[in-house]
Amino acid sequence: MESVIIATKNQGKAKEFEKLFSPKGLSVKTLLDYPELEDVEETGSTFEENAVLKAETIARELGVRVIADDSGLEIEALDGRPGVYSARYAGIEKNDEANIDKVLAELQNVPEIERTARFCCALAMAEPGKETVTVFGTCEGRILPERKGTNGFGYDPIFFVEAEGKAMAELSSEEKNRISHRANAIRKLDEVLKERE
Ligand SMILES: O=P(O)(O)OP(=O)(O)OP(=O)(O)OC[C@H]1O[C@@H](n2cnc3c(O)ncnc32)[C@H](O)[C@@H]1O
Ligand SMILES: [Mg+2]
Repeated sequence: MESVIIATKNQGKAKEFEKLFSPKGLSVKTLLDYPELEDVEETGSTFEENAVLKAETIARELGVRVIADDSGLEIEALDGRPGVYSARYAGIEKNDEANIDKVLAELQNVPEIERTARFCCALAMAEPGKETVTVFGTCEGRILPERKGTNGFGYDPIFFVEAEGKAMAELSSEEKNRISHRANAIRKLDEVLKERE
């Protein structure tokens, strides 16, 4: 099977990419398969910038085509925070539980109607000698007052998906992969790549 490299160390993302790419006949490799590579610092101020940084750095190092995902949660009542800082919102890098606790505390006195939020996903596809492609996908919802459901990863337990009437963490992986910001970004990537052919 042909494989595609995703420049991520996030297991939750990796699992989703595996399921999203297998119908296309593509198997997925991640940075967990390349432990010798150093972490790429996410110094960009937008999801797109960070996705491009990750994809281009790893593509240069490996000399092959690489896709990177930079994603996160934008909460309207918090002026778009945690945004690009989603993975390190509570200070400690990649502590999902602490990140959720911080968001819930900050929104404690914010009524349901003002808790609107969106998941964002920027994908960058980089290949040595070719122009990098970037796409962006979103998923609209609102922040629940407490955790619900055990599926998915990251902020999924506190994200209510308006279109499904359920928390993201209550959706099966098949359901999430139909409506998620990541699925929407991949659909756009397919379109762009078709146009480029
Ligand atoms: O950079 P890589 O290695 O890909 O892994 P990461 O976990 O650091 O990923 P990001 O820098 O893109 O940060 C994304 C943050 O947003 C959260 N996030 C992204 N997609 C999500 C999803 O589908 N559901 C819930 N949380 C998500 C995730 O838990 C992180 O806290
Ligand atoms: Mg990261």
